[in-house]
Amino acid sequence: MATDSWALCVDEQEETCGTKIHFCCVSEDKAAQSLHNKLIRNKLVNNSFKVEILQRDPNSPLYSVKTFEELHLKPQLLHGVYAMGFNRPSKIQETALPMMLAEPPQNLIAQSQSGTGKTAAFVLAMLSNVNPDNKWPQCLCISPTYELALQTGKVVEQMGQFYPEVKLAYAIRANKMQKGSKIQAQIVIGTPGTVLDWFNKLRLMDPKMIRVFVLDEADIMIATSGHQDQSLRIHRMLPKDCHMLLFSATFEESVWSFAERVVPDPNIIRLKREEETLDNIKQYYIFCRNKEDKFTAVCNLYGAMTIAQAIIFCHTRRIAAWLAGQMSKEGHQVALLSGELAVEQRAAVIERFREGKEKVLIATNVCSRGIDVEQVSVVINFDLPLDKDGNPDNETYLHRIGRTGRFGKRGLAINMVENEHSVEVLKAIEKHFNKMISKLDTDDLNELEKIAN
Ligand SMILES: Nc1ncnc2c1ncn2[C@@H]1O[C@H](COP(=O)(O)OP(=O)(O)OP(=O)(O)O)[C@@H](O)[C@H]1O
Repeated sequence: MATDSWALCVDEQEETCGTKIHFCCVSEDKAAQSLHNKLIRNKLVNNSFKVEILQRDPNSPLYSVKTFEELHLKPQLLHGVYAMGFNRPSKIQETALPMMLAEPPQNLIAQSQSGTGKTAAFVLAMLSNVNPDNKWPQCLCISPTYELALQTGKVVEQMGQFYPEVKLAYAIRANKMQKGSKIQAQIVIGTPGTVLDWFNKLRLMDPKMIRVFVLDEADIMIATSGHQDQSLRIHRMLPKDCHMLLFSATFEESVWSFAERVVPDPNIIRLKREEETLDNIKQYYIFCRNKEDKFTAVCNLYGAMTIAQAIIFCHTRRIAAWLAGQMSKEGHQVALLSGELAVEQRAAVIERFREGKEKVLIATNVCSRGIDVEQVSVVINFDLPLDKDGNPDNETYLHRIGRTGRFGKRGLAINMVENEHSVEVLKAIEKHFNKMISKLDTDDLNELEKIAN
């Protein structure tokens, strides 16, 4: 039985399978999603971005750097940055780092999608701002879950590998501490509840000595019950002149009002991803009678053209597992991204697929968010994406097959429709994007092959 909420969603999907409408799960676990993103990513996301900067004082000059040298980092830290393989600052780091390292430091609210270099940026700011001679916590970073806290800690350890005088402590439940002992580490990373305990109940550290406060993953933090209040309580205990930094992958109204309460007089940086479009995508549909028929159509496609790598989206775990079995029997190397897998296992499946160890990735929708589809030019919608009410889910459709339109990268999307409802869904998607979805014609196969490889 699935234990995490993400996997439970897929189970729910399973149960609704066979009813007239297949429901698509929306209540995915944000923290698990974020962890998943971190685990599968080992480099910056490869998109183009537009940067929006709102300065607290619009008259002060805006510095942005193109190299890490320009930041005048401590040599040990510069060494650490290069040892991590970073050659130059990422887009968000170009402006965020000079603000965070300025004298006096400037408060910052930064929003950009996962994988754009936020964690690396604030870790560098924390490491730059501690005094290793002082044996008490000076920088505090709070994260929504202990797994996320550990991931941030790993970055501190890597970046600070040549700065061993700086120590790190994890304020997480598993780290049992005796009342009255004193934390000597200069950097503390933890979850809000345990941080509060360390301040109040156990008195392991003094909030008034904190000089840099980082609130990471603010959107997940406020979506987690109790964390918003706890974060605000921590915030109230800190010195008024504490340097406040808040990061978030998304920025809906609730995050914004929370951010304004936590970060006074902020500079704001937002990185907007270049819009995905369907401009370079050839979209087709194939009409089938049932899932067996769809499977035959997939086999026919593979028989008629060479497909380097494809992702096939199914609506339920049951169909995905069935299709994976059928395709394996046909001799395909198939990876299955299924809801019952733990986050780490999902990350491993995606990583193997990325490395080309499997040629076909079959995924249900709930498992697919972390997949960087840009590397794969063929996407097959074995089932069309539906929202929880069974209506066409245009956003997911775009997410599955969209491209950011750079380098003229082309893509191929093949949609399987099997009944009146799915034909209606297809028509609605076609209308929404105002882009034709043509019936697949075998005459097109030569052209398709060029796109697919
Ligand atoms: N300047 C850089 N040059 C090259 N790689 C970088 C740079 N900054 C960060 N990275 C790498 O890019 C990946 C994403 O960075 P980071 O984790 O800091 O992003 P993020 O925005 O915090 O995303 P997430 O919230 O998912 O962790 C990591 O593997 C990190 O090591």
